[in-house]
Amino acid sequence: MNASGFKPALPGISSSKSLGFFSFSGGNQPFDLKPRGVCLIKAAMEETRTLKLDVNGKVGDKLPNGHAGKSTVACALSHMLYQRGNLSYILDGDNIRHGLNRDLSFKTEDRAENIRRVGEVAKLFADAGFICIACLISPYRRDRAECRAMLPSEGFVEVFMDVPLQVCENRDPKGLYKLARAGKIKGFTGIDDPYEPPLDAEIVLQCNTGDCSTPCDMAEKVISYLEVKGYLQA
Ligand SMILES: Nc1ncnc2c1ncn2[C@@H]1O[C@H](COP(=O)(O)OS(=O)(=O)O)[C@@H](OP(=O)(O)O)[C@H]1O
Ligand SMILES: Nc1ncnc2c1ncn2[C@@H]1O[C@H](COP(=O)(O)OP(=O)(O)O)[C@@H](O)[C@H]1O
Repeated sequence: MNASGFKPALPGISSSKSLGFFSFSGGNQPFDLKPRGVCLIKAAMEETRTLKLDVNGKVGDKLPNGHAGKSTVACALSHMLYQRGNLSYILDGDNIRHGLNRDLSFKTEDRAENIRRVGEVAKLFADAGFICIACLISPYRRDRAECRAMLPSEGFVEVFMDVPLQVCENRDPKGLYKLARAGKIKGFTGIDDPYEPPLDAEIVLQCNTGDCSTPCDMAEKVISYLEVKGYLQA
């Protein structure tokens, strides 16, 4: 039980990322990586959930096509967890900012509130027995520390996606870096807003220019960590 008296049944997982993106080296992925839209992610999440919850349904050995994009690693991780019999749910900042957090901007205080709310929702999911995968930039150490403190000891696993700005900028699927560079978006993380890399992340997923693990390899690394630490049911 933590300070707020809340006792989740399963640990929550938070994923922070350096600048929000990571590199995909292409090739032998078990699913198509296509540009993500909110609806695609939502559909993918619903499809995954259906697979998880439909005891009579057949579970394929591939992730559903047509999702990918934003939390590519999160989707791969969620699928791998499912294959191991663990329920998970992805809380994706990009999506949540269209609903629950649509009133929030990217000002420092609103980013803090964004993360706080996601942490609270993650607690609820965790209490329902889900492993919650939160995909946020969450650029400030203080906000991440507060989110960690919300969850019981060892209930928060921070995954740092250590990706050079250049790699992020080269991807730029939504053209936001370009707009930020042109001064058309102010306060853009990595351009004119800070990112504070974690000092104590449980997991670091590194991606260098021209040398980046595949999303599945990254997700495997998270799975290995969770297995070793005893988070996953047999
Ligand atoms: N000013 C600014 N700074 C950073 N990011 C911006 C900004 N404006 C819009 N976006 C898009 O919003 C996505 C990040 O949302 P998050 O909720 O994860 O951000 S935060 O945790 O509150 O910092 C992020 O999407 P992803 O890259 O898919 O994560 C950005 O594309
Ligand atoms: N491992 C990866 N390496 C390179 N590109 C990737 C990788 N994963 C996703 N992408 C592509 O990069 C862009 C951003 O990926 P995404 O998963 O949406 O990142 P984020 O959730 O951090 O915004 C998308 O166009 C996606 O197709």
